[in-house]
Amino acid sequence: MTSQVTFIGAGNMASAIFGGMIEGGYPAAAITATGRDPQSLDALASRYGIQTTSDNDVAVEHADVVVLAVKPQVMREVCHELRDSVQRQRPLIVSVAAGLSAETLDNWLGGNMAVIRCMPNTPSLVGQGAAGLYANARVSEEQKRLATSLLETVGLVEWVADEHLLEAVTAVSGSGPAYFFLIMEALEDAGKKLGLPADSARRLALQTAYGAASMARESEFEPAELRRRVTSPNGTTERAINSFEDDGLRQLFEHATQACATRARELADELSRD
Ligand SMILES: NC(=O)C1=CN([C@@H]2O[C@H](COP(=O)(O)OP(=O)(O)OC[C@H]3O[C@@H](n4cnc5c(N)ncnc54)[C@H](O)[C@@H]3O)[C@@H](O)[C@H]2O)C=CC1
Ligand SMILES: O=C(O)[C@@H]1CCC=N1
Repeated sequence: MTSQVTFIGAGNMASAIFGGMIEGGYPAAAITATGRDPQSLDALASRYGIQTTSDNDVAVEHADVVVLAVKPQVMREVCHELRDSVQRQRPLIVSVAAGLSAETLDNWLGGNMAVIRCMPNTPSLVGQGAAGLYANARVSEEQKRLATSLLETVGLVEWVADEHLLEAVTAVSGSGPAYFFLIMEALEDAGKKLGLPADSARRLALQTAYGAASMARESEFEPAELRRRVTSPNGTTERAINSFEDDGLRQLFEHATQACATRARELADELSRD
């Protein structure tokens, strides 16, 4: 039987996930989403055919799975509001919020809940997401399979055994799309500086990013080998790669991902304080 899935919060991340689920064949009639802005809820209802309401309590009434997809800063208030209804209904809770631990969420929801923490990313909207998942001890194997099958409709699912590893998942894939968008912006700008027309520079940069990612995913060779195969001895790519290495590209990624993981920990500390 199709599980009833309710999204509390219908912003960027929630709509990327339910949009991707529906695109992948999940019945829209089994999806409900709540939010603060009635106009954008109406727009989502007519675009996707999902049910929408601004009443969180009503939305969880018949839910098998409740996806918490509000900003971390409003999560405590939302959990307190939902506490009575989730304690009655006992749905599987899936939180996509950065930082907030399963224990904190469980406490805010009144305790003894099956909680999965998920760190997804926005390419879910086009079925190309990458999500890290962690389950607390109350989550059954069947519930894990359910969460896996729901999220696999929008991309890759990786379970982690240690909750702290979600900080690393956030640093690699949760925030990761932004790094690749930044690289696309930078490559496009660099192409313009070299004289290409703006639209041409954008098309070339985007198609190159897409082509490289598709090739890396499909190839039997690892990215380092694919890179070597582009790099002719004493050729043009070698100059560019040497320039990146000399300018410390790898350290830049190390620093940025450490900063990201640190911020995930800080968020957890800030938000779980009473
Ligand atoms: N945007 C991203 O790339 C990613 C976001 N996340 C997580 O997803 C969560 C949501 O982020 P976004 O979608 O980017 O934010 P957003 O601001 O786009 O969406 C938040 C949604 O929550 C709704 N909302 C606010 N207060 C509410 C309440 N009391 N009851 C019901 N709905 C309420 C808003 O109307 C809006 O629909 C965050 O916790 C974030 O950490 C996780 C991974 C990636
Ligand atoms: O920037 C953020 O805090 C959220 C979590 C991961 C991606 N976006």
